[in-house]
Amino acid sequence: MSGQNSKSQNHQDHLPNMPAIKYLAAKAAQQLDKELMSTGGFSIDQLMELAGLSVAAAVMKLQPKEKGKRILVVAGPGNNGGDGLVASRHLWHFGYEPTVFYPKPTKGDLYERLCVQLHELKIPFVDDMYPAIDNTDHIVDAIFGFSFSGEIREPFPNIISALKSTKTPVLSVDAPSSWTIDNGPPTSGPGEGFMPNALISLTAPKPCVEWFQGRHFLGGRFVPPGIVEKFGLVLPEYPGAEQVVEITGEKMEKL
Ligand SMILES: NC(=O)C1=CN([C@@H]2O[C@H](COP(=O)(O)OP(=O)(O)OC[C@H]3O[C@@H](n4cnc5c(N)ncnc54)[C@H](O)[C@@H]3O)[C@@H](O)[C@H]2O)[C@@H](O)CC1
Ligand SMILES: [K+]
Repeated sequence: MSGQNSKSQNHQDHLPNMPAIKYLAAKAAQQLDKELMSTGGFSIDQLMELAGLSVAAAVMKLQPKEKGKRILVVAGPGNNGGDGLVASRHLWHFGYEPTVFYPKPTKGDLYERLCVQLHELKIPFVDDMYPAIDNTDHIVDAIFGFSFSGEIREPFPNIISALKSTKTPVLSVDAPSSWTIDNGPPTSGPGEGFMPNALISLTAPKPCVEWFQGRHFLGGRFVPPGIVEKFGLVLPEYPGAEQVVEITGEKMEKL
């Protein structure tokens, strides 16, 4: 049971009767990921496909095509980047014009196949943030997710700075890249002051959302009840067949 121990400082507390959504700390998120792929019976491809689909669905809500179809997807070296690659493919099928910046491509069958799929669709890959960042209508930050830690290593410091200073809206996938998953925004370095316009948490919000100001979606609609119960998750209901649900007023608190 949840929602009774309401010492959360979250100011969105105008829905007092709803159970509080629980944050999923970085370590628990990694454990949950493993659990989905062991006892849960999922493969990483399946999870990434659904995660990427929900990212594309969030873009659709934030950036209706009539307001501009150009989406720059910045993909990092891990699975967060993989979500971005999958989202690029779905965005193309939704009628958007994605461009991918993938500065540190990861070797391995999964990532290589995702890139082949994008090349087949003739989705352009660019070698630099510039000038792509000035020629897009929306940016997807799929650089780092729940396994990010420490100082930002090359080539990402300048990329994070560019995301911070652009006037183009940014949607971050799972966490604003460079933020510490459990402790929020950095107080120095390129990520200091980076506040994306929107965030899509995958599976469950991470503790860093406490510092986030902007539109917040939840995606990754694949968690079976046994794992929800085991990890003590409290999640909002997804309407109908939607792949994302917007979190607008629910309380959130630590597990
Ligand atoms: N169960 C889930 O919630 C799922 C999560 N997925 C995604 O997977 C993400 C986690 O993926 P991973 O565990 O691969 O990790 P991440 O994608 O969060 O990042 C790991 C990569 O970033 C690099 N990195 C970490 N810290 C760095 C630093 N300070 N400077 C430079 N590089 C750094 C690592 O070397 C590694 O290549 C989630 O955030 C989510 O986006 C989905 O793909 C599948 C399902
Ligand atoms: K991210």
